[in-house]
Amino acid sequence: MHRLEEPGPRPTATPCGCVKPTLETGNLLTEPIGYLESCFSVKNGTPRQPSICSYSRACLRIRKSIFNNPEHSLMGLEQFSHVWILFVFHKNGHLSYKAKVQPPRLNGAKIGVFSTRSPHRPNAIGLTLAKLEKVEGGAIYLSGIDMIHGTPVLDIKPYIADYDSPQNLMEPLADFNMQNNQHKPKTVSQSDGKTNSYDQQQLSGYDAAQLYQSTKEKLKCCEDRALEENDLKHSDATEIQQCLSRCRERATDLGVEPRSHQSLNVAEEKMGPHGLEKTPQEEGTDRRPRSGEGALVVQGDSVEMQPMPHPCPARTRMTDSIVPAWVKEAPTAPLQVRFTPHAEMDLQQLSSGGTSDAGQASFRYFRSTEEAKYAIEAVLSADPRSVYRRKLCQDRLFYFTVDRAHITCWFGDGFAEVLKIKLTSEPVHTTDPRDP
Ligand SMILES: C[S@@+](CC[C@H](N)C(=O)[O-])C[C@H]1O[C@@H](n2cnc3c(N)ncnc32)[C@H](O)[C@@H]1O
Repeated sequence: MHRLEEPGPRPTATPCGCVKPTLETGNLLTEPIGYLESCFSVKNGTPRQPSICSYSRACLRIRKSIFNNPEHSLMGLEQFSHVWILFVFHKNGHLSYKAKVQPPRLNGAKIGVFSTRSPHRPNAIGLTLAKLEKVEGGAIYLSGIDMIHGTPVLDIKPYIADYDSPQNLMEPLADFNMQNNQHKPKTVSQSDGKTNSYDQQQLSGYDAAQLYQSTKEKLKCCEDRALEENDLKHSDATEIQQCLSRCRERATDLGVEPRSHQSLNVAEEKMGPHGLEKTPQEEGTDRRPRSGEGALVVQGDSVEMQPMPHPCPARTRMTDSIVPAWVKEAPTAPLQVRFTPHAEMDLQQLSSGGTSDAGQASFRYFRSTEEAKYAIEAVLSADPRSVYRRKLCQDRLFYFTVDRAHITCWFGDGFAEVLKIKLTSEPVHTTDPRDP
């Protein structure tokens, strides 16, 4: 591979030795496009990933100093269900970073920083996939976020499953065999189409786009299963068709029917367990359709045997994402969350605005008591404590703030108990102090 010459600091260094920002060397001077208004005011209790709590909401107003007419920059974004948010971990407290870090999921063990989502990295840049609730003028409203209030946002990009999710990519088979037979790490947990892969987990909330995506994957899974159970004979097409129409019915029930123009090639490749292609040895025979052999193609409601093009150019398969087991397997099981009767009462009071500063709407981000309760449960169930706290300060009370609720809780064996919920003394600021 062609190696880029290291652009040493000299060409960009000022006489005092500082590094001048230049685009070509990658010393970019960033300018936040806005500062996030988030339901989380401090790091403590903020979800570690966006998938943890779908009711965690935020708003981002594009600064007028970036675009005179911020709404112009958001034109068309409302057509997307999810967006990538690139931001600065501005509350890291320091700029230092280490090559190895201790992610909470490894329970104190170390791993390379680039194998993690640690905030402490050479460039303190975070990446979150959030659900786009709405676009209003020069502002976007998000949910399923893991950033704190005031987070400087550098960029917004639309999430496009076809580009951003390996499940939607097609890969040439020759390379795939090489990669999987020779370079696959031993301890991996593979997405098998039945469990949610990380890519799916990133998608927060339960909306049509997500259902569509997962249904599409179920269809694919169904196809794979159908292929394993059938010997690609034309006579088995009926069975496959039945299986697919069951999946389709399910998709229709969910209101997420695949686009009509989509045709699903069900016989392009036969997959082994976990979606990996079976080797001829495992298989006894190479079951890939040979040139001239047909392929079962779903067109609308019918399955037809269609001849493969000569020679078959599409020796491709859908790729799966692979993540190490430690990412998927939390060190502890999800915690049970319970509320004391006192905390339940606090929550009701807070939701109805019946607190000391009565009349003021208590929640700014949550739309109901149920949402607030769900969010608290989601945060606690994922055990937001640091490894240090989990191991050495088990008995200490844990505090966190979400929306305008300040929560006091404690952790026991396998559970978290909410003891008290009160209105935060600090109102959640909603304006960008840096904008004129
Ligand atoms: C593990 S990071 C992951 C962020 C992002 N999803 C990513 O992968 O880059 C999420 C944690 O960063 C912390 N955090 C969120 N916003 C922050 C900010 N602006 N500055 C520093 N830390 C922040 C919170 O403690 C949160 O739990």
